[in-house]
Amino acid sequence: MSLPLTEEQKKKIEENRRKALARRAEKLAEQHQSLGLGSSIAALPSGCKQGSCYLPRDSSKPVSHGVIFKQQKTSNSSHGDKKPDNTQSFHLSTLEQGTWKRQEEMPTACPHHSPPSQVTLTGISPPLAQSPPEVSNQQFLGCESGQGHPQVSHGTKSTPFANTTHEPLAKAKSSQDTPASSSGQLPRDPELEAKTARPSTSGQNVSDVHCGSGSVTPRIEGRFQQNSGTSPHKAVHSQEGTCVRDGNRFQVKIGYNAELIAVFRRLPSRKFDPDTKMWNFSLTDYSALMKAVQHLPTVTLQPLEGASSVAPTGLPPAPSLAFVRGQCLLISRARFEADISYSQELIAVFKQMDSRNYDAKTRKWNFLLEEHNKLIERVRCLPQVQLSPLPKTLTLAFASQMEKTSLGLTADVPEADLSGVDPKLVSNLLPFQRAGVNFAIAKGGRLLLADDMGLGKTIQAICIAAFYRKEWPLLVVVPSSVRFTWEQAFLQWLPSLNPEHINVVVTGKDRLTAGLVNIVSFDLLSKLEKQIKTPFKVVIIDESHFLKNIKTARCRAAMPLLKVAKRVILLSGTPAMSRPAELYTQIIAVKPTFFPQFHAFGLRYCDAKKHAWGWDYSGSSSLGELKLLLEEAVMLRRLKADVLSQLPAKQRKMVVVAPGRISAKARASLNAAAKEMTTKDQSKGQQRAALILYFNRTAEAKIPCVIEYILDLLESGREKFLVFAHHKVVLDAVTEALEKKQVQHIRIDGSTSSADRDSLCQQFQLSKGHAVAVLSITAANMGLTFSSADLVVFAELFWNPGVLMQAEDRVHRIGQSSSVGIHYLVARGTADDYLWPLIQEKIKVLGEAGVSEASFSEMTEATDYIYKDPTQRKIYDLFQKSFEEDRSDKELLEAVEAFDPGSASGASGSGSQDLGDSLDGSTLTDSPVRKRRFEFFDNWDSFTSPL
Ligand SMILES: Nc1ncnc2c1ncn2[C@@H]1O[C@H](COP(=O)(O)OP(=O)(O)OP(=O)(O)O)[C@@H](O)[C@H]1O
Repeated sequence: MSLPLTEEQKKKIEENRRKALARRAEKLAEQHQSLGLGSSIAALPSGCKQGSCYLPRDSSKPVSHGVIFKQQKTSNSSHGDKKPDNTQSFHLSTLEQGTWKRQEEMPTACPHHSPPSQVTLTGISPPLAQSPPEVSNQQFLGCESGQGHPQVSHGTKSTPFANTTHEPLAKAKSSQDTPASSSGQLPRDPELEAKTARPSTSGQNVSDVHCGSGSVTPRIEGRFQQNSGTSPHKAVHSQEGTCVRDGNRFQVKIGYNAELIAVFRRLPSRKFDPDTKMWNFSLTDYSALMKAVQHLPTVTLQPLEGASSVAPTGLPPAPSLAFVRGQCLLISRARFEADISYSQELIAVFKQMDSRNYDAKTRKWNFLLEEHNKLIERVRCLPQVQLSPLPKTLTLAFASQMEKTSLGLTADVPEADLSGVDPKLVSNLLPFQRAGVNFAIAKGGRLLLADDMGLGKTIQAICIAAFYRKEWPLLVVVPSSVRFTWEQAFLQWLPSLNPEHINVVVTGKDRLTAGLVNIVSFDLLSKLEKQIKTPFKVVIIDESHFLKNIKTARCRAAMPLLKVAKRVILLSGTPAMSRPAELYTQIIAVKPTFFPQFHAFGLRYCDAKKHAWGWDYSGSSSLGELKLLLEEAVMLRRLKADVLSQLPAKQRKMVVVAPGRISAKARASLNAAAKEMTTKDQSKGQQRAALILYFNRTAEAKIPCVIEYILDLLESGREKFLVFAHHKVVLDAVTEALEKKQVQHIRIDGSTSSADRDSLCQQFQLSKGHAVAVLSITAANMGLTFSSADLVVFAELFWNPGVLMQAEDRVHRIGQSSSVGIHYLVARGTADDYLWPLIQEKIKVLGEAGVSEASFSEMTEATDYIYKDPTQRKIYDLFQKSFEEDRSDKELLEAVEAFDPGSASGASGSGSQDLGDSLDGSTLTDSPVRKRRFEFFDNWDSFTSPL
């Protein structure tokens, strides 16, 4: 361990260092004067005072000498020695640090007190608080354009932004570091020179600029605005790029910019990599590049990380020289905050803002959006501070707030005129649903409706689409398992729509554009999109998070359609399940102009990190701002808790599962069983056996649809739910599918001991994340509490509605604070056609007797159906008789339990059925079945909407 230095030693070292610095400063001054800048230097310190000097700077540039004097000022304050913040400060080159140290200890090095050598140095970076009364334009600009091109400065008028205070020293630095620029000059580029020496439009004299620490006069602000487009001062929305180090070279990542390319071409070490389409350079050209970029108002380059090591100067380090970097973040519809560490000059600028507000909790300053541009302009004058403005997407989205026209905490949404929409639909909208429709129409029919699950996104989407009915045909893209549920919803809510005009696409051979309303699954869309000759103007995407991955075929098929559609209605209860990156495709589907590059989105909201293998966008950042942006321009989301008072305790829904999923074999055995039931001269026993067989075959046939539905629910983000089924074969198939997908689940059926029932139930109640309880309708409908779930799915129907209601109440019970969703999966062309109305009829009776819930009694309206087909009528009567007879439950249960699908003739079991969209129409029997619609379906809403 080395001994500490004595006071004497320290003094000596200090003296030597000062001498070295003085020599260095003299050398620089000589260099500077030899470049024709001497005259300007003495006059340079324009009327700049603390905190508001209108000097140009490139916020992305490493700090150089302009910074130094600022820092010197701060060093006199109590915060002057503030250490650079590890995360936000920028480390300076040793040259800069050394100079800083010198200034810190030589406060006399201000322009009008300094000896020539000091003046030279000061001219490079004027102490902002010490300004001579007058500075001529030419003098000022002489420094500004001092890249060894004095001729440029001469005929050019200055602007308040025309001075880049640190350039001469940066030049000196580059002259040391860069063999190619050892003359102290950038390679000459007349074009570039012309650009960097742009005349001011205002012709404003530097002395006009009031840079005091007080407020800036409106006159000056006006000039700022006028000048911003014409001075070399950076535009508020300049094109941003980054320097990335690669060994001894560095790359510049940025989009095409003609001015920048012109600069690139002047750098001796330039190379263009055709593979990456990026330019790269030797580190020796780094300073020259950064310096030149300062003059490009349309370009901002983020400096190399640790740039101080890039341009070593040999001067002593100055660890206390801090560069403050940060960004503006939106914190409400009306305000933004400066997320940046401490800088005295910055605070002084903040204090000039009328709307300033200091949040003692977060220790951050915030301002009204209308002052955003003004603040950014002023902060750009602080060479040691880089405050990135709000991204353009945000300033556009909040344009009205920035222009002071709307400052409310919530946007005003006008009431839409829904007189053209079916009154049945409009009158049924709950108040929050009506507000949702208003929001959508206020947004021009482009939105992401992200209401919690079960809040009725379907009815709202249909209403929004119906508002734009003149622009139909309509395309509705949905998960395959709910295509027919959507068809039913259109029929239910839009009585004015001719059922023949609804086209549900079932196979790859169907036409995607055959109807006025075309309903297609995601997977079939990607196969059929080529059929679309005229783009759909109105598109609904249900479960739009299915589009979260841009690389998937479904996303690639849907995105171009959404881009050209006039109205885009995205629906999802869980738009992003794990990370903000998942939102990107949905955002650009609604607003194609937002964040044209994913990378910009990723940097801001996904905490993008660069690794050796590439960028990682799996994180999250600035989520509060993202939420505000989404709510302002893209998304409407209400949680169940927000609208609970408007919701019924239970929301029942009949889900018409896709008949296309029922295999030809299963269909054949179903038909055979149905025929058996209606065969003449059968004994009662035979008829009942046939009925039970029909019921059993139904269970078997529904398996693929049931599994598909459950997997879709999981993919849609449903975390905890119950699945009730009756047949062992269904329970087995569901558990098997969950095991395959490694979804946490429990199962309770007749074989589960009572001790196990309780512990399994507890296990489910306490589980986190995805969990499914697979339950037997008859063995688990009583005595169990599953209140941690709020959804019950009935994979099968059961003839006794009392049992169904008991099963529903496993979830809807004390401890349940949410509205509960109940989904009954109903398959057409199966025993469900008969069981469903039978259940409703029974409930009607119970309701009339006052033994069923009040809400359930509304279902009873649905039982006025008539089977016109005599065979159907006969089967229905048979069901009715069988289930009403004494002890029928027991007998039926016994018969059902004895069912062994493997032994049945023609039974295929579940394993043989494919879960994917069947593209082979020959295996499907759905077309005729699809067209058949029993009358009781027309009344299904009274069951499904007991509101
Ligand atoms: N205003 C309403 N009148 C009658 N029934 C309604 C109304 N709103 C919703 N429902 C019923 O509530 C149930 C749930 O609605 P829907 O399926 O549209 O919800 P969702 O928000 O799409 O849910 P998920 O995200 O789970 O798909 C449906 O049966 C629907 O018919």
